[in-house]
Amino acid sequence: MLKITNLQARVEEKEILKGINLEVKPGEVHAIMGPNGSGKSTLANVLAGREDYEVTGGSVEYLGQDLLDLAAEERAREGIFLAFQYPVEIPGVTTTNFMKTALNQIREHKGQEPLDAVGFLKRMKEKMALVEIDQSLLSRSLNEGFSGGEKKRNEIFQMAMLEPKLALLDETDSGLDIDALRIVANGVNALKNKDNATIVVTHYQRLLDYIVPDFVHVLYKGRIVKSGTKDLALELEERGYDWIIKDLEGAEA
Ligand SMILES: Nc1ncnc2c1ncn2[C@@H]1O[C@H](COP(=O)(O)OP(=O)(O)OP(=O)(O)O)[C@@H](O)[C@H]1O
Repeated sequence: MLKITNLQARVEEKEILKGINLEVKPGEVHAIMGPNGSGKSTLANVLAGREDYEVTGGSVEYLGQDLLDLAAEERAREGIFLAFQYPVEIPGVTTTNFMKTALNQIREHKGQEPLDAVGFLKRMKEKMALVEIDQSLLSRSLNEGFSGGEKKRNEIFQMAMLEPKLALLDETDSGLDIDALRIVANGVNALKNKDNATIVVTHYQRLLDYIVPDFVHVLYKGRIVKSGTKDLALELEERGYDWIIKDLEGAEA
């Protein structure tokens, strides 16, 4: 589904990604962990095609296409979804209208008819139930005045509505209370199937108790320096990152 080879990227003249290699197959969940500032959000943003980031080397193949050739909106239409670390507020646009437009654009791209009002409402209701989100939030301007947790839950609601092939969740767990964490994770798990994949950026192993990853990768200074299974996340929780950094520096020396 996704093959990242030696990906390098910079922002504002600063090299951040220094050669990322990662392969994601359909049905898999990958967790990306790592110290602050190591490039996790940058990786998610580069994959989603955000303009502030300049790719300076490497390649990304997504479902047989050159992902780096596609504009951000084309990537979204091709099934890539990024749940932001800091969801943006869009005054004057309700979540409902935003969803209607986004969903119908994707359907049009697939050659499908737009959903009629009944079909749209049915889907809204089904997905609202999945992430236990209140109707009143969806008729307010997108994210405007939402609490941190409400914004994150709304991100997962949008994801549920759009049913992406590749979901990138950037610290979706930060700012969530215990119940919201479980609900959000249940939402992600309910959407999982053999044809889609998820990349979860997180600092905390507790999210991975709910969304169980097939692989865990540690990003450090713009490179994946260690990969393992869920057990690696447990080890990181216990030991931190120092031992990995020391091993790495030892090997380099
Ligand atoms: N627009 C920008 N201008 C300048 N530097 C930036 C910009 N965006 C990111 N950076 C820098 O790039 C580095 C990587 O940032 P990134 O947000 O990808 O890290 P992260 O691993 O997600 O960190 P965290 O765990 O703290 O969220 C940081 O040093 C950050 O300051």
